[in-house]
Amino acid sequence: IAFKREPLEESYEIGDDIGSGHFAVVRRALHKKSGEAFAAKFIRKRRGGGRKGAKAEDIQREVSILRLLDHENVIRLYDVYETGIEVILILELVTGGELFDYISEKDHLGEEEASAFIAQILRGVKHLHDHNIAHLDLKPENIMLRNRSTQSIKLIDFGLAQRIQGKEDIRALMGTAEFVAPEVVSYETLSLATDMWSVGVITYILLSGASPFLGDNQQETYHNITAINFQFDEEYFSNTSELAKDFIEKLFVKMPKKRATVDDCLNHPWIRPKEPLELIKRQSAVINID
Ligand SMILES: Nc1cc2c(nn1)-c1ccccc1CC2
Repeated sequence: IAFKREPLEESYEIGDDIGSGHFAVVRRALHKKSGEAFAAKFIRKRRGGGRKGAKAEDIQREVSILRLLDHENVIRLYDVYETGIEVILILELVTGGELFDYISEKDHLGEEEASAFIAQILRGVKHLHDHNIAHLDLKPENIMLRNRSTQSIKLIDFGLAQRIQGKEDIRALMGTAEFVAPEVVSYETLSLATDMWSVGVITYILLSGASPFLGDNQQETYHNITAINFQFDEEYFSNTSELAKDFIEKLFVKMPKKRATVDDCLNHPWIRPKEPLELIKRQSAVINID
């Protein structure tokens, strides 16, 4: 896929830094003609045999995956530019900041709010999984709030995302230690289920502010993951519902094939849209009549 070679500055005014990722820096970008604001993600190209910078095939993969996706909970890609040293993705601008910062400010969320966020994340993940795409780096830093007022989120940073066709075996030690599934730690086949483990970790953190498998060092964290060594600390989970704990337990399953899928999660009673109370009252009212 050929990227635009014309100078980016002709069409966009580049503004201040709004984030960063693998070999990438993201800046606000104002489209001169339309006056619309975007996010410009500058990805450093690997040059020669060096180690710095992203491999051309990895950049190509991120672009082709983003071009495939079209969902309100997934960051949109509008255009791609290229220079000698970098590739620039023109992305949808989200201004609510990272979910990570939102949690840090509040320490942890109430179940209603946590469930609403997780439902949004699951809808975005379902869009990826329905296209056989695994994100493979789901964590609060890669979940942006559309804006501060609503719980609308956007999944970002598809730098590690992979198409899971089923034939080729995808194994790679990647992602951020405290969020990766056992199969990542033991270098076994990765799948869509790998993302579902991470959804469990994110849910646990939203509800408690604590990270379920984090140890004092990466070794200890990896051991906790492969041993599924976690507990619902009374200190954080004393007034968390059994439903919420059940939701998390169905994701912290070692065997990827036995782990809850994104559809299982969307149908889980902790997530499924609650029957509006007036509907239940009306039903009970009907029952009382006869
Ligand atoms: N690694 C990252 C990091 C970020 C983004 N993308 N990739 C991003 C995308 C759209 C709007 C804003 C951002 C900032 C953070």
